[in-house]
Amino acid sequence: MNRPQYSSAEKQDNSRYVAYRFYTETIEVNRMSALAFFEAGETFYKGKRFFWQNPEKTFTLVGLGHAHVLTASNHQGRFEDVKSNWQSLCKQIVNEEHFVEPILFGGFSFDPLNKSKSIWREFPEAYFAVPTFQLVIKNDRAYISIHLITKKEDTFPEFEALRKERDKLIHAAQVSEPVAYKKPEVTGREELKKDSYLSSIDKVTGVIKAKQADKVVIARVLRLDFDKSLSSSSALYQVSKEQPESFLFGLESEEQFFFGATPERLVKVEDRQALSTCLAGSTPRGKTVEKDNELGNELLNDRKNRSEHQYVVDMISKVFSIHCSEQFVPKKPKLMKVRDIQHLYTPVEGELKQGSNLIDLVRDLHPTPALGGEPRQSALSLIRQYETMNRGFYAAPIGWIDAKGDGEFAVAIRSALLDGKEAYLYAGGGIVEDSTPESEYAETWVKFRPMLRALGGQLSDES
Ligand SMILES: C=C(O[C@@H]1C=C(C(=O)O)C=C[C@H]1O)C(=O)O
Ligand SMILES: [Mg+2]
Repeated sequence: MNRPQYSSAEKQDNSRYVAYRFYTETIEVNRMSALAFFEAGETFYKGKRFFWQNPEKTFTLVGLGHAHVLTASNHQGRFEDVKSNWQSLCKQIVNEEHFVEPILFGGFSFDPLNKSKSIWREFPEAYFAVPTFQLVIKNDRAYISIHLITKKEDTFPEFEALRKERDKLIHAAQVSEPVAYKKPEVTGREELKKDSYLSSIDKVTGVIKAKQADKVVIARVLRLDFDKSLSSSSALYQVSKEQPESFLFGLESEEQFFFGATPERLVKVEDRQALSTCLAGSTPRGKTVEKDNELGNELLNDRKNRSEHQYVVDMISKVFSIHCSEQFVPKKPKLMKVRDIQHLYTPVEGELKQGSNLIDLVRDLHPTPALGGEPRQSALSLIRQYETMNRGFYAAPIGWIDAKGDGEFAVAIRSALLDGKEAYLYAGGGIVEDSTPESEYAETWVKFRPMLRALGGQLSDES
């Protein structure tokens, strides 16, 4: 193999990354299972892996190892920090000729100002990584890149070692016996603070009736216990089998693993075209086609669900009007039907203005009223006051951005945090004036289903 190409012109800027240089090399490989590649990193990169697949299945991304980590703990500048640190790092890329861009993957916490006790000990307020080994499967072709970000002058020996390691990983992913995944044994299940959750719905509807807010999203958490520690690859394998129409994501941080199958796009940017999805308002799937259509039509015409939805459309359109020169918003929602649930859905499209980028949109969109509420600040303080947990990365942006500025973020719902022999599952719903604790509680069970099905622990009497 050749040496990585070194560019002669060293780049300088004033960022604190000035001392780093960013070496990359990409090869095309035979199409391989992305999960097998993730699994191949089990021994040496556990705790430093991620997985992503879009619902269209046209883009799959796996990262093994950390070439560089970007984190932030202060709430004010966390989006700006990630944006500017990534931009500075990209300016230091030595091998300019890459046909696959280096990618930064990670997420933000939902609300850094929420001071409730948190089980998310390994997840700072922003947590992103450039992987050492990056697998991209795009348009049916598979590419593996090595990333080395270093201050050292002589990178040749290190790069050679990484090439050997890459070849081992490819070999393992292609020829190892597929691991036989079994659902772990669930030994316990607890709805944490169920009563406080139910009474919080009452309190919040009261606050809304008193006109202190229009909509507030309230969520709750369900804990499952297992007889042994759960493996990240097996959890991903189960969701990928069972939730084919959603974004699949997984993010390891040391021994904690956050994963999920979300239908909700926060925002995607490709060649400066931006796309967001308003998703709010829910009803279950029907057992027959007729029942399913009946439920869908009721949802399309239901006053309470339409109002939950409209707050999201108005807010996302407003943010798009700031960052986009042209925007397109359909007048009425459609239905998005996923395996367990149907939602009201409105896509919003626009063309990015000069000077705006993907992270600006993520910063201004998060949280939309689909997961926060309206008005945003009142909703956030009501969530801090009434919600019975700390959301961590649940309901927050998770996704990727490349060196060109293309990328996509989803809203991390229908998700769970694995922590040793425990899993914490999250679900919530938009509370408006005419919400009731009973129907919101029922809606959360439907939203827990993707994770319950993946992990086990679903009781047969749950509708
Ligand atoms: C809060 C969740 O989902 C959100 C709330 C919805 C609702 O209340 O109708 C619908 C889709 C999501 O925007 C969740 O899945 O936990
Ligand atoms: Mg709802």
